[in-house]
Amino acid sequence: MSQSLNFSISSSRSPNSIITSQSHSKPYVSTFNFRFPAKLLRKSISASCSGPDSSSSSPVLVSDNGGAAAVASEYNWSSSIEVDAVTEAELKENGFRSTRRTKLICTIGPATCGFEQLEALAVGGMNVARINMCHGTRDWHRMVIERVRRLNEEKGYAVAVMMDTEGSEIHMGDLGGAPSAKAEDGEIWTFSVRALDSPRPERTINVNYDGFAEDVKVGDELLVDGGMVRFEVIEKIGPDVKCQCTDPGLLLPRANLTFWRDGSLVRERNAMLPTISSKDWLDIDFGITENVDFIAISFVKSAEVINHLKSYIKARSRDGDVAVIAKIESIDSLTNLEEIIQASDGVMVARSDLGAQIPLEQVPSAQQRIVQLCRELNKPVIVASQLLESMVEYPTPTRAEVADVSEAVRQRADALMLSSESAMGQFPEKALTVLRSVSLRIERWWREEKL
Ligand SMILES: Nc1ncnc2c1ncn2[C@@H]1O[C@H](COP(=O)(O)OP(=O)(O)OP(=O)(O)O)[C@@H](O)[C@H]1O
Ligand SMILES: CC(=O)C(=O)O
Repeated sequence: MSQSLNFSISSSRSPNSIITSQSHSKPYVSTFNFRFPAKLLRKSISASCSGPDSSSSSPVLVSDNGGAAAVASEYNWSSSIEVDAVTEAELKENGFRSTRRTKLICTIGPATCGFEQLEALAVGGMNVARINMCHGTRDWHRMVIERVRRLNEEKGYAVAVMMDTEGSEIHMGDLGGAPSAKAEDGEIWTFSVRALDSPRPERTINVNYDGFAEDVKVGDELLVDGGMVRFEVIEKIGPDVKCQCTDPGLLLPRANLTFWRDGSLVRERNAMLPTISSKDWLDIDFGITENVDFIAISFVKSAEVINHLKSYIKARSRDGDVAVIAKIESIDSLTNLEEIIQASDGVMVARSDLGAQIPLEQVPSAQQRIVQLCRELNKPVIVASQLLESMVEYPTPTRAEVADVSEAVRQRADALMLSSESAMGQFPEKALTVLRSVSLRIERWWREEKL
């Protein structure tokens, strides 16, 4: 197999990173590449080694298709490459053979938004900081973006920023400032579309979708976060829907809601909501103004919306280089998968919401199919959600979680993403260390096995 070290070959453009798709002749070697701005590339390292299983002794800088040589020659970098601080450390430690191919994305939240916390993640190998517009204010997100940029400028990192849109999913409101609420078996909770007084009445949850009370029927099953907590609808009173908890669990702010009738997901008016809501458009304008590197679009249904967004960005962004990531998390996105991947700059296997729309046992095969298709179409793919969920509370992952991370790397996912683990978990740095060490181990295994 050919070399797949994903070094970042700089263009002079700023801000700091974009996806570059590469035309590979073989499947399984597509990359999630970042171009770092020249100002971030402080270190120059001699590139006098060859790929791990290449018989050639000539330098192999970046890709598998010879594109790197062309880039290197364009920039007159035939014998050296420049890398950011973390890559330099990896090179010094392990040499070219162990430089990590799998990129790591961390969702930034209350647990990680401080400058020192962001720096700790950068040191730990974070390649992309993700901000989710579902949560927090634009001022909060701007502050995070500014800190990431400052980190890059002052400390020599090359962390990109990904902005994730809220999308038109049905979700709960926040919990009046509480980080979570416990729903116990048999309890009656009210899900309401009316504006709630403050303080929020006990066991009452706001729902963002105006048609909710009309669309649900008594007897429907209401799933929070794809089944982490379950309720049965027992009564409708105007805008209020009374539900009895049948599977207890923890309710998190703005958790996804789906409702099921006779064992099938209800997809009526709620399925007609636009992919990009009016709030999303304002967030997209914000992302363009802030010059984020990636915009991830939630609940994509078809290629059309991606094409439209790309034209919109091109017309508005300074250098038209905000990459668009399509999140695959709905039945519609699976139906139109190939056209969506073709239209996008990359995709995300958003397993959390996907698992709320298809039976859980189908999520692994859906992931395999999406990753494989991305490999064949040379598009970067991110595997996201619950990779190390237990590390929200505990410092050590379960064996099953390590196996899940390993499988995503083995499938040749280009990037892995932390969600709650880094946004609100107690051990964000440890979770990142696990992703990094497992990625490196599996990558080494490929080379040794020559897969
Ligand atoms: N900016 C933020 N402010 C406060 N809490 C946040 C923020 N970002 C994330 N969180 C917390 O971390 C959790 C995980 O965040 P994340 O954005 O990955 O997942 P999510 O809310 O399920 O949305 P999505 O389905 O789009 O991934 C959230 O449920 C929320 O509790
Ligand atoms: C990441 C995300 O949005 C999901 O898994 O649903």
